Amino acid sequence: MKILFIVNPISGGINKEPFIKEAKSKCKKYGIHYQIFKTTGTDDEKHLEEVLSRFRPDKVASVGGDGTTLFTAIAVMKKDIPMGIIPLGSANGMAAELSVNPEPSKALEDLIMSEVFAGLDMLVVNEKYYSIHIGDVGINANIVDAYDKDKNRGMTTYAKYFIEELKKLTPFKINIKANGKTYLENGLMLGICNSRKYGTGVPLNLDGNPMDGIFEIIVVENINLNSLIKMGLSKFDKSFHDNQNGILISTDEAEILFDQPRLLQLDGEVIGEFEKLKINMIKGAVKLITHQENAYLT
Ligand SMILES: Nc1ncnc2c1ncn2[C@@H]1O[C@H](COP(=O)(O)OP(=O)(O)OP(=O)(O)O)[C@@H](O)[C@H]1O
Repeated sequence: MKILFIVNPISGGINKEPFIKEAKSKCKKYGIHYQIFKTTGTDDEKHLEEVLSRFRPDKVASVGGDGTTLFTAIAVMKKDIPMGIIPLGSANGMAAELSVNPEPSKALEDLIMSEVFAGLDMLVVNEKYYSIHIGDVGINANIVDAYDKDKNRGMTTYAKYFIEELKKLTPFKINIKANGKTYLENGLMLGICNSRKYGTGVPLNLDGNPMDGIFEIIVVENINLNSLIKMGLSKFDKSFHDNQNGILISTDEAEILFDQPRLLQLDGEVIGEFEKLKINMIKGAVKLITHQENAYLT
C-alpha cells in the first residue's frame, strides 16, 4: 500500500513534526510506502497534481484543518483516490461531523486499517468554487472575514465578531429557485449546507447529511439577539440554533439572486462578492475512508 500525506504546516498553529515522525514510523513498521506533501499556501494544486500522478497513492491523508480537507478532497475526487482526515486544524468541524477520531494517531490507524469507504457529496458554486461543509452569505461570511484578520482565534473571538455583526443587521432580499419553485425571502443570512455545523460547533442545519445527494438552503430571517447575549458566550454555540428562525429548502441544485453583490464564504474561506449563485451538487464525489461507526452511514 502507498499513502500520500498532505500536510498543512500552519493549520491550527500546531507543529506537525511529531505527527509526521509517528506516521513515518508506523508506515515503516507495516511496510507501507509513503510520501509527505507539505502545502505552502500558493500554487499547491498544480504541485499536488504532479505528485499524485507520479506517486499514485492508494490512500491520501489530509493532515490539517477544514481548509486542508477541502483542498485534498478537490484534488483526489478527480482521480478517484480514497482520502481520510487527520484532524490537526484549529476547529476541525468537518472531521468531527464525519466521525473522525479526534486523536490524530487513532485517526491514522483508522485510515490505514479501514476498508470502509463512503461517497461524500461536493457542492459546486458558480461552476468554480467547491464546498463539502457549509457556506453562507450575510452575517457569518462577514464574521469570518473579520475573524481572519484578527490574530486571536477561538470561540470567544468568533463570538465577539458575531455580536458586533448582529448589531449592524438589516435583512436583504433573496430570490431562490429550487425544486421548480421560486422563493422570495427577506433574510439576515443564507446558509448553503452540505452538513450540519460550523467548525466552531454552531449548528446551522440539523437535517444535513453530506452523503445523501442533497443539500439544504437555509434563510435565517431573524435571530433573538437579546436571548443569545443573555445565555452568555460559553453557551453561544448551543443556543444559536434555538434562537434563529427562517426557512429550509432541501434540493440538489439551486439558483440564488441577491439585491446586490454580497460576501460569500465556503468552508471557512471568504470567496468574494456575488449577486448570483448557481449551486450544483456532485453526489458521492469524494471517496472517503471512514468506519462503520460513522452515523451518516446508517
Ligand atoms: N505553508 C503554508 N503557509 C501559509 N498558509 C498555508 C500554508 N499551507 C496552507 N495554507 C493555507 O491554510 C489554509 C487552510 O488551513 P486549514 O483550514 O486547514 O487550517 P485551520 O484554519 O487552522 O483549521 P480549521 O479550518 O479547522 O479552523 C488555506 O487558506 C491555505 O491556503
